[in-house]
Amino acid sequence: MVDWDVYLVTQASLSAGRTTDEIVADAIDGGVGVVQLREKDRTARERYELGLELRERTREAGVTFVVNDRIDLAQALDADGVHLGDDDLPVPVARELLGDDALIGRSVSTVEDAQEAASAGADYLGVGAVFATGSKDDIDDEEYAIGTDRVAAIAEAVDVPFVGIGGITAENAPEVVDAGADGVAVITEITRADDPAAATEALHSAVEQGR
Ligand SMILES: Cc1ncc(COP(=O)(O)OP(=O)(O)O)c(N)n1
Ligand SMILES: Cc1ncsc1CCOP(=O)(O)O
Ligand SMILES: [Mg+2]
Repeated sequence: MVDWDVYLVTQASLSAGRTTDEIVADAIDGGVGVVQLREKDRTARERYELGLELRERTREAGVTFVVNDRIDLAQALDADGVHLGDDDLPVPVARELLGDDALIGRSVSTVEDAQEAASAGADYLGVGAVFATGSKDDIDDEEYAIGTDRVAAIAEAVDVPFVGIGGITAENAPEVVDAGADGVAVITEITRADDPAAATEALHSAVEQGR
């Protein structure tokens, strides 16, 4: 069983000088359910080295560990799964390579994409960007924010679990969950927080509030 409530996507370059290992340790203290190794600006070798630490930490804590984009890295790190976007290998290929037990996530922003990803065998979806975000280079504009009405439409259309992502804070998280998301995925609400453990706890409370 995966705890979708609070899903941390790592990015050291957005972590106010702290290492991703420190942020993840704090998020685990705060009760994070899923950790995704992202670190877009790192080499495969650097992600692998960091991933070894995160795999150990998450395994000890019973937290789900997912690798962004790279199926090979997910395999090398014995991760619980992989998160795939439009530029990554298709879900059925990932399933073939990782097997039935792997957790395969897919990014979507429309009802049609969500239905297609679910039909292709995705175990969960990352739906967004829900709100404007400066954390992803290719979607830093207000016009790409899908809003909570789209979240609600996707909740109506598919049965697979999904997390909202993009510009989510403890303040707006209840709205995202109320619209039908199973949890919230964040980078900066945790990585930029003065106290990442407290920020994780606050997101937990916000998710509960939205239910
Ligand atoms: C949980 C979750 N949802 C969406 C994304 C975005 O994935 P993608 O569109 O492939 O973009 P990158 O993160 O790879 O830049 C995600 N990473 N996690
Ligand atoms: C990786 C990603 N995918 C869609 S929005 C986003 C960035 C989320 O970052 P933040 O939580 O800081 O808005
Ligand atoms: Mg990707």
